[in-house]
Amino acid sequence: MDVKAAPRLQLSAVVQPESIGRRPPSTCRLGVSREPQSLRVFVSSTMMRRRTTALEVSCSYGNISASILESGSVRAPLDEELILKNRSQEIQPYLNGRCIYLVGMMGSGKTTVGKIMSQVLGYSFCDSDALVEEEVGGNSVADIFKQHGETFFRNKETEVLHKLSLMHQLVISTGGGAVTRPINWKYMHKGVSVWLDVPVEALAQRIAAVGTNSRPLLHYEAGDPYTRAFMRLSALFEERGEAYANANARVSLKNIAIKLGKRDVSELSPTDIAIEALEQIDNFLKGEGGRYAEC
Ligand SMILES: Nc1ncnc2c1ncn2[C@@H]1O[C@H](COP(=O)(O)OP(=O)(O)O)[C@@H](O)[C@H]1O
Ligand SMILES: O=C(O)C1=C[C@@H](OP(=O)(O)O)[C@@H](O)[C@H](O)C1
Repeated sequence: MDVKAAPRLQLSAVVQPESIGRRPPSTCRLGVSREPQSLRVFVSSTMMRRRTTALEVSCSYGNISASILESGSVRAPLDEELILKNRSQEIQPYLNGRCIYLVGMMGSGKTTVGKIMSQVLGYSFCDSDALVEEEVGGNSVADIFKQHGETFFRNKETEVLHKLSLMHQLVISTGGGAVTRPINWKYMHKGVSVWLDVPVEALAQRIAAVGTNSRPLLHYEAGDPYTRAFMRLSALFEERGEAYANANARVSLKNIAIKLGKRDVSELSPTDIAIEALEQIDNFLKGEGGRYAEC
C-alpha cells in the first residue's frame, strides 16, 4: 500500500459517518498507527461524546476496505446508521408525511424505538400518555388513574388520538391500551400503525428493572417484581393480542433475533428494532395494504 495515500483515505473514511449524522462534529481528531499490511485509524470527536472509534483500513493489491473494530461512542455503528438512513429514504415517498403510530404492550419500546425512528425520518416524536397528562393539568398517568379512574383516562386518550389524527410527520408512541377501543383504530389508521411484538418474558424483565410506579395497571400485584409483572402482562396480552394485530405492520423481536443470529431478544438493540420497523413499514406501504408483513 502507498502509505502517502493513507491520510486522504482516512479522511474519507472518517467524514462518511458524520455526513449521515445530523451535524458535523465540532472537533475531530485523528490518530494513525501503522502495522505491516494495515493501518488503524482512531477518530474522536465531540459529537461522538469524546470517546474513540477505531476504524481498521486494510489494503491488498490496491483494493481498500474499511471496517469498524470498535464503536463505543457513535449513536449506532456506521453500518446501522447507513441502513437506517437508506430505509428511511426509501419509505419517505410512500409515507408522504403520514404519521407513524407505534402500538404494543407496556415496555415494548415504543418510546425508545420511536425516538430513533423520528430522528432518522426527520419527524417529531410524540408520546400520547404525555399529551393526556398535559390535558389533565400535568398530573401523571398514575395519578390520573388514581384520581379519576381508567375510563376517564381512556376517554382522554381517545381525544388525544383524535387530535393527532389531524396532524402529519409525527412518530407517536401510544399507550399500551390504546388498541382496545375500535374508535382509536379509526384515528390511528389515518397514519401507519406498527406493532412492536415483544415476548412477555422480555417485557417483564424490562419492567422489573425500571419499576411499576408509572404504570398503574401493573402496580398492585404482590410478589417479586419480575413475577408480578410477568403475571399481569400475560393476562393483558391474552386480552389484547388480537387488537395489536390490527396494526398495518408487525415487528416481531423473535423474528429479528432469528434473522440476526442472536440467541435471545434481549441482545437486540433499539436500533436493530428501528431498522426492522422501517423495513416492515416499507413492506406494508409497497404492498398496498397487506394486514402485516412477516419478517
Ligand atoms: N431493545 C431494548 N432492549 C433493552 N431494553 C429496552 C429496549 N427498548 C426499550 N428498553 C427499555 O425498556 C423500558 C421500556 O421502554 P419504553 O421505550 O419506555 O417502552 P414503552 O414506551 O413501550 O412503554 C425502558 O427502560 C427502556 O430503556
Ligand atoms: O397498557 C396500558 O393499558 C397502559 C399503558 C401505559 O403506556 P405505556 O405502554 O407507554 O407504558 C399507559 O397508557 C397506561 O398506564 C395504561
